[in-house]
Amino acid sequence: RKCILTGDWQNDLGSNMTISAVNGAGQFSGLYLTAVSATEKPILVSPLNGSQHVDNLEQPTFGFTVKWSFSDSTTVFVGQCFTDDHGKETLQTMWLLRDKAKSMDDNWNATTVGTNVFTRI
Ligand SMILES: O=C(O)CCCC[C@@H]1SC[C@H]2[C@@H]1NC(=O)N2C(=O)OCc1ccccc1
Repeated sequence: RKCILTGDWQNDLGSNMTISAVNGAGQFSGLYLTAVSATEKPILVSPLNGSQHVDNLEQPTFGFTVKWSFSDSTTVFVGQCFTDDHGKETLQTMWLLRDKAKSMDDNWNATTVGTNVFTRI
């Protein structure tokens, strides 16, 4: 089953993501509204940019980067779009959240890894 990422998605945390049109090269942009944050600052919508495989739209892999607009950190997501027999799509992803370390001495402790499942809203 074919999967193009354009549209609205929600993950198991309740974070929402809107992906714009995917161009011929597979590139896309969008917006990410996280449900959680490590910072005390108010959460704001943040821009994302990424690309998916479009040469073969059968369960394509993709990646995208979120540059958080309310903190100094960045998250990269990588994953694959799976479609079940009923046509229901899920994005199975893993992410790396990079916080801004105060110094090189804190570099070891600045990256968090996790998994994430998105479904269409
Ligand atoms: O704090 C900052 O500096 C900026 C904001 C960082 C938000 C992070 S990025 C990975 C994680 C958090 N939001 C989100 O949707 N995540 C995610 O997808 O986690 C998936 C998940 C689902 C259930 C349980 C735990 C994690």
